[in-house]
Amino acid sequence: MEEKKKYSKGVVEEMEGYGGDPSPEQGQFLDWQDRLLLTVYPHDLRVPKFWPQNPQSFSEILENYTCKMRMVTKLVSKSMAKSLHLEENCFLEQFGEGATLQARFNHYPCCQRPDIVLGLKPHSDGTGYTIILQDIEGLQILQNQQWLTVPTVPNALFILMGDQMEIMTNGIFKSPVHRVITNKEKVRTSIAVFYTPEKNKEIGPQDGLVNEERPRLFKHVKDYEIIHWEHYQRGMRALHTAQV
Ligand SMILES: O=C(O)CCC(=O)C(=O)O
Ligand SMILES: [Fe+2]
Repeated sequence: MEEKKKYSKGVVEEMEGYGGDPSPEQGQFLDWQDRLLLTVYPHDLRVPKFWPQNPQSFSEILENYTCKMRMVTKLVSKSMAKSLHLEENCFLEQFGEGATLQARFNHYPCCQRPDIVLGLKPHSDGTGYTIILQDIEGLQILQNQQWLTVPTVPNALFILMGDQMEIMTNGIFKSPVHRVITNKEKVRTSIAVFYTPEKNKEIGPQDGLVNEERPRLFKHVKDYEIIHWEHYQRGMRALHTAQV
């Protein structure tokens, strides 16, 4: 506990560091989880005081993981563009060279009342997309008013679309509402890496995806994750703020 405290976020509104998400509004439930959030890329946006010194290998392993995640974002962004018959670099260009990667380490302790307590409340991500590594099941996606459990596949990454990818694809790729349920017997750990367009960079529906059959659904937006965060704290979605 003493070790964890060293990396605690300061004020409630602060995102980075160790501690729970804020729950400032009345009627909002606390999530049954502990988390550490760190900006890992670009390097000049890192806040070293939040990086744990113990275990010693932590920084080196995270550095390695960051390099791998950068490779994954290049591959995934190009593959998505190709799947939509677009020029392969078009999404990478929208994200920008300085697109950020933030790693969120989620720890969900056992919970005696999984019937009434959630590990993470329903939300969509404000990212471009999120790359998730999970040890046991617990993550659920809402589809047609039903919660579907994301299966665990050993060593597999799960790519979850965020609101900004829904905007860039003009609504073709959906950013799903998801949540994490709790478990009586098993502790759960996940690492979610948030891939978000460069600060101050405008993004919007890709040219080739707006036409007569598919009218423009979204405006151009900048730093969308800020408005997303304000809504998230109140248990609300922010995507409507980007609609035309
Ligand atoms: O723990 C998970 O699998 C998902 C975490 C998540 O949705 C998030 O950190 O935004
Ligand atoms: Fe999420």
